[in-house]
Amino acid sequence: LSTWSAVPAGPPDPILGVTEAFKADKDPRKINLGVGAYRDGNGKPYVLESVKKAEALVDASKPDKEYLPITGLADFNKNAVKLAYGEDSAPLKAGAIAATQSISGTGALRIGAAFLARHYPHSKVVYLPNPSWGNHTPIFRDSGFEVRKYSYFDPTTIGLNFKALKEDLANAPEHSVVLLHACAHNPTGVDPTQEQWAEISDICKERKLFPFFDMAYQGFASGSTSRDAFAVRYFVSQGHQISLCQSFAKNMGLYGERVGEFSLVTSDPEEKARVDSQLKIIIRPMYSNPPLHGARIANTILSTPELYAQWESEVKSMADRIISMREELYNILSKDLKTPGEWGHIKSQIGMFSFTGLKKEQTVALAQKAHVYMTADGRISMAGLNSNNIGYFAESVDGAVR
Ligand SMILES: Cc1[nH+]cc(COP(=O)(O)O)c(CN[C@@H](CCC(=O)O)C(=O)O)c1O
Repeated sequence: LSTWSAVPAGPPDPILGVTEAFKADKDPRKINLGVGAYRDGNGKPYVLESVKKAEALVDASKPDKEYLPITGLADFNKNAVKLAYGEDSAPLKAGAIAATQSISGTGALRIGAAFLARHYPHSKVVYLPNPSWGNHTPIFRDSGFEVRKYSYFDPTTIGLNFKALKEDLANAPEHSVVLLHACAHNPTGVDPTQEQWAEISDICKERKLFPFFDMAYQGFASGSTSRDAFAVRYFVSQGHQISLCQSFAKNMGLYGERVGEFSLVTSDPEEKARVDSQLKIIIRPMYSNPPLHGARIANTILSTPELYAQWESEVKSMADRIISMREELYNILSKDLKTPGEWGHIKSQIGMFSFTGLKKEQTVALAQKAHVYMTADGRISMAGLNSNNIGYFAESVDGAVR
């Protein structure tokens, strides 16, 4: 009897499994709208010009391959935190933000969940928005948290169920951890307004909730890195000691380089030093220290003014291309094809994804009959659309809903 005879076959990942099915499809019309990875107007993965220039500078410096410290490239940590919190952030100026490089956004979430599981002095309950990014649940569950949900999406309005959201947070036990998508909510593309963020901040204060931000799309939502960081900076300005997960996968197109940052606002430099020491104790047995290359590229962009400026304009052009795809898809469905149903949400949603409202069986039919791939919840990565395939996609959706 084999040692592993009791190991069951597990299900494919709801998001990354879509790419596998897409790759297996041989039909030339196939379209992959599953994974949230930017594609250019020709449907190709896009390496930013600023990234190419930064990489050339890194290579030209002939760097060695020595281990990074456990918390990664120190200058990257400094610059990533400055990008998120802003130069005039009070805890930043006070030297009170504990921070570590992470293996992209997922790694930041895992470090954060593990740190809180060990050091958060209250019950280990986390509230995720309903729905949320599929990987949030296993990350927190595998870190020892009880995972609960707070209302977020309203299927009837295909928008934010703000009333229910406020009720759920107001009824959450004191000191619960609340995961907040800082911008470009995944999978719905529905974000609170700045006024609504202010109300959420007040409830978190009243209930002593711990704000755990996931900012995987800074710059990618609105095209402005500062506007997309509004919620994070507002909460910090209101005195919340937040934790923050950053990803440079999408806004710098560094997907496979795995570049991210985890940070946590403390009360002063002495407390930051204690927290940093415990972050190292968690990371060392997890993966010891992070990869060099991506962090060097990202830091070169963040610390070289002309590259930073070029990067910001490239992020804006990616965001703008997605916004133009939203408008075009809305026009084809509502004006040209007059597809049954309401499609305004395709335009009003923000960031990489559109929550189409298509039902699971319709997404299956679209994959099998039209070779159009998306996640089973009807989420599409808008970046997968371009002028060559948007017409075929819209006709396929029209066929699926009639
Ligand atoms: C909200 C959110 N948080 C964290 C991450 C982690 O990304 P990374 O920095 O690469 O570890 C992602 C990626 N989610 C998109 C990419 C594929 C994936 O699921 O992973 C997605 O939802 O398609 C998110 O959408």
